[in-house]
Amino acid sequence: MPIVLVINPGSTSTKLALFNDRELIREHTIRHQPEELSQFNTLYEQRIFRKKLIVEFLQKSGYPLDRIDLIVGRGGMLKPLQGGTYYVNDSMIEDLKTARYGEHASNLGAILARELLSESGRDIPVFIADPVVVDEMEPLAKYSGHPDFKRRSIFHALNQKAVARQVAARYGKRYEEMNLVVIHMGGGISIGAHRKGKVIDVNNALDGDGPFSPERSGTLPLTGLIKLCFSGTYTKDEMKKLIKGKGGLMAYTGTTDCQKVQMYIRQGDQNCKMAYKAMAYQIIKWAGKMAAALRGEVDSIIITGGIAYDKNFMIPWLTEKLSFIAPIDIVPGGNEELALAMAGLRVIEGSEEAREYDGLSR
Ligand SMILES: Nc1ncnc2c1ncn2[C@@H]1O[C@H](COP(=O)(O)OP(=O)(O)O)[C@@H](O)[C@H]1O
Ligand SMILES: CCCC(=O)OP(=O)(O)O
Repeated sequence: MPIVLVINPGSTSTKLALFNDRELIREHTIRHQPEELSQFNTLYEQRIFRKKLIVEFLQKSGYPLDRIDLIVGRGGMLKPLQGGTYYVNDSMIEDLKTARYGEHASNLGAILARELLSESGRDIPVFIADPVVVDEMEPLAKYSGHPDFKRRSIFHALNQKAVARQVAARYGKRYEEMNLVVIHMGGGISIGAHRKGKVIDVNNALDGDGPFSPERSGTLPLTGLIKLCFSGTYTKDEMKKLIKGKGGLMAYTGTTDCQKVQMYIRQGDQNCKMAYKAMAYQIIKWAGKMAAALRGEVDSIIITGGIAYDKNFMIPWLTEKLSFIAPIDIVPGGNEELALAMAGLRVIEGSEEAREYDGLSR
């Protein structure tokens, strides 16, 4: 049975898992404090720090690199792609290293997998699957409001699709038979309209589009943003950090950790309570938009991601307010690690063909 290592770098965490075929041997979520990651100038520089944690995890689990038969990493900011499993190749590594299509922690999935492969000195398969750039958006949904700007499909594609399949099975149906609104709440938040197996519309979780999240601003008033850009107060990089990394809950409460936010609320912090509640309010509004994109024909609203563990957030502020649209199914955390392992296993078993990434072709 093949031993599979899954590497899932997120903006606030590194999630690792080991599988013996489809059976989970061990999983581990390492949560990163913003100070820990902000010591690195670029995301690429974080790889040595995160790689050390992976090697420690493997050693503690009794599965050093020479026992691993397959590595599957989370897929990052590549050119817009069809869903599926992709070989980690030189063209992909080049685009991720140079952040040609943008920076996000998921870029490290392929990079870390490739570096571990070369350190192992072995020739084992290395893949990514359903990267954050999976693009199934309808042409109408691509309009922004000005021809110089196009809306982009950047979201938790892997987990949204994995939990959508899981919930469809609960209803005794196939994913391709259902209309779903999927809400993923992690360091970033994405809300997708899934029509019969295709994500026809979704907010860009990385770029000023959607609700604010633990570390991102979401949609901002444009005139205020332009004013700030030209105020001389911030450099371009600082402005970028203000909307991604230091926006959202981080800006309002000083932390990206919702468990800490709940602790502050229990201690009586009204400012934290209002900010956390406002995040829920924005999520509801975006879920409503996606329900409208599905013309109100919604079979289920699925809520997933780390924040879905927080019952004090979920019940009074989200599910009670959303239940008028459709039944609600909750998949706390998500299913990303198993989805990645299965994607790699399908390829080595021969039931799916992996695709080659070519950054140059359009
Ligand atoms: N049990 C929990 N209760 C409340 N919030 C939680 C819980 N577990 C995780 N979270 C929150 O979920 C967020 C991270 O979600 P996650 O999906 O793991 O993020 P990412 O993969 O984007 O790094 C953090 O704000 C974290 O505090
Ligand atoms: C890039 C979209 C996915 C995303 O926001 O992931 P995290 O929540 O892990 O940052």
